[in-house]
Amino acid sequence: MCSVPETERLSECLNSFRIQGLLPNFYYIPDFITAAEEDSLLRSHIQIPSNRWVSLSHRRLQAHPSTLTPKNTLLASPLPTWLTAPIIPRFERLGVFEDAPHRSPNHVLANEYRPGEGIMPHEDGGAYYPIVATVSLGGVAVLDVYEKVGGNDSREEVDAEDRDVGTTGTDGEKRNGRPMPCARILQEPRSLLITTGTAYTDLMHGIAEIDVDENLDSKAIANWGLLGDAAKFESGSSRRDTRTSLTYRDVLKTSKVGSRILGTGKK
Ligand SMILES: O=C(O)CCC(=O)C(=O)O
Ligand SMILES: [Fe+2]
Repeated sequence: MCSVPETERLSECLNSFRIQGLLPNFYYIPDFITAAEEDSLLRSHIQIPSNRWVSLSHRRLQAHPSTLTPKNTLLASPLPTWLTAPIIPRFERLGVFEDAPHRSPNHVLANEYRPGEGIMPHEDGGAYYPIVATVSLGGVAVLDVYEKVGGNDSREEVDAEDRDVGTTGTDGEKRNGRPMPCARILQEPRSLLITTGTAYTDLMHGIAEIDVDENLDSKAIANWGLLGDAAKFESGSSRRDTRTSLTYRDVLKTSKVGSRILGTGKK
């Protein structure tokens, strides 16, 4: 965590967490939350009623406060407290969503991956302001970053495809012909990864469906120098364990209807 006073320019504060040598605008902060906070977040999400989870073929997914409408509108309602404290105040101190239209995330997608699961290369798309802040819980996983190629998949398309097509669906060519990543970012549990600017708009990202991440070293992993505990990966490999990611976003289009339905809006 930054040791600068809270009044300091926040972008300067984030500068020391910038991933060097990569296309700009990825920031990695190890130990963004404590082990006790991680435990409590995992307990909260495990206790979520099972009907909140959408089971996809490669992972499970939960949207808070709700999924977007087909027109990518969020029916605005507050995020649950377990997702906001202590994370949102830390975003505020770092200025993560300072320039976003709602100045704070209004939407969180939780992805849960078991060993061997992942997410196809995609871009997060235009429904959101171009910042995603990802808190990792539980296991370790490498995020592969790709240059954009023609016909990119958006976040929604990837979910729909995972739901409808399955692992060996009609899209096999795209999956088997997965391009080489141009960079790899190792996400430790309790870390925060911020993807913004051109990293958000000009690149794609995905997580390979494997049991062990391999070839881990200072050359291959873009954020090696920022890792909280690089010694853990000195063997060059890391076995996947169940990992949950909380991806905080600002949905651009919101509607008050949601808060009226849920009885939380102003009368
Ligand atoms: O789990 C992650 O770190 C990546 C998730 C992701 O790319 C997404 O939810 O759009
Ligand atoms: Fe994504």
